[in-house]
Amino acid sequence: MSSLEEPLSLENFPSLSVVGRLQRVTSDACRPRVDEAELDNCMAECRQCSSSNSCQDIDMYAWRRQKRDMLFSDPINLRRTCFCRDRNVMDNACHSWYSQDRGYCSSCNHMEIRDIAHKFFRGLPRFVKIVEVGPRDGLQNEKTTVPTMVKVELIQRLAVTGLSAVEATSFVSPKWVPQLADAKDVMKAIRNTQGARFPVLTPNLKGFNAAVAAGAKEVAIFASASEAFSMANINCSIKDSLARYQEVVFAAKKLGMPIRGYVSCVVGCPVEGAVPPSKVAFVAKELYDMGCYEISLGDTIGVGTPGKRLQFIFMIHTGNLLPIY
Ligand SMILES: CC(C)(COP(=O)([O-])OP(=O)([O-])OC[C@H]1O[C@@H](n2cnc3c(N)ncnc32)[C@H](O)[C@@H]1OP(=O)([O-])[O-])[C@@H](O)C(=O)NCCC(=O)NCCSC(=O)C[C@@](C)(O)CC(=O)[O-]
Repeated sequence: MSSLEEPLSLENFPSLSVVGRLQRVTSDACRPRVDEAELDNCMAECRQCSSSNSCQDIDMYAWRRQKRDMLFSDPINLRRTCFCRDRNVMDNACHSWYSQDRGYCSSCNHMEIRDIAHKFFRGLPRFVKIVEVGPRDGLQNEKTTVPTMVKVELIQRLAVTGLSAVEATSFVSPKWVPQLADAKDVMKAIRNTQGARFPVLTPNLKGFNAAVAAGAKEVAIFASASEAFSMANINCSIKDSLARYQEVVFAAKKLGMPIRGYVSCVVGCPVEGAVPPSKVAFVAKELYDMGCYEISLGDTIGVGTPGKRLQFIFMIHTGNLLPIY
């Protein structure tokens, strides 16, 4: 971790009315229980309920039998109904419900949630691609510089594990990242390594040209959703970085080279705090429109949760920006 990547506590994230609801139903507290025994326990809990929101036993059991098939084929429904203590759930509108930790989730419209959830899950990719970034992202933060041959061996070993992409190094200023000052030598040494692609980071045209000269076949450009992080990381504003990357993409396209795009700080920034999902969506779209074939959304300081991620993924998704990593 660099000094920019200190953990950060984020309390107040901007909420999107619709996505906020998705977040609530997918939070850890509302995890679905998909096995029958657990569903029974869950319903038993409903039966014993003595709060003002308690449900009536008979109604609940009759309803459960009728709806069982639907529940098991619909995780969102299952999630909601399992923890329900309010018989209003039997209508198509849920006014309130208890989550497992007995906190209320706010009112929502059943059909609306289901519709959003279906749209969202239908859009998810059918496979997960792993881009291993250890040789670059991991080693750039090492206090002592790892010898070139050790880096090369690491990359080669990773390549035989079956990974399809191993980010090998970056062609950035050695003044900024001395740990990767041997980028050219690393690329030369892995030139004939088979089995994976070896993208490299390029912050500007200078880095791009050096990468091409060293034999790189794929490059990655990296912008930030946080203005402060952009300044600290690449010494320019987001706007200027996008202009720089436009040049890199232009040069890469001329050579028919694939370009990946990164967006850093998609959830939080160590300097600015919470980063609005709209900003993430903006930068991601810019990179995508430039010609990046995929966009990696980086939770640089590790403050994301599945619910928080849903916010910007949803925004980007609704803007038809795919694929997302
Ligand atoms: C962007 C710059 C270069 C601007 O750095 P700068 O100092 O503003 O640039 P400059 O144009 O004024 O150049 C300063 C010196 O660097 C040289 N230089 C300029 N460019 C290059 C280059 N490509 N390769 C080699 N040298 C270069 C340039 O020639 C000059 O040398 P001098 O004349 O002083 O001898 C600098 O800020 C930099 O290299 N930053 C890189 C920072 C970095 O690598 N951060 C880590 C990667 S990002 C990351 O980890 C996040 C990510 C991707 O993983 C996603 C996530 O998890 O969030």
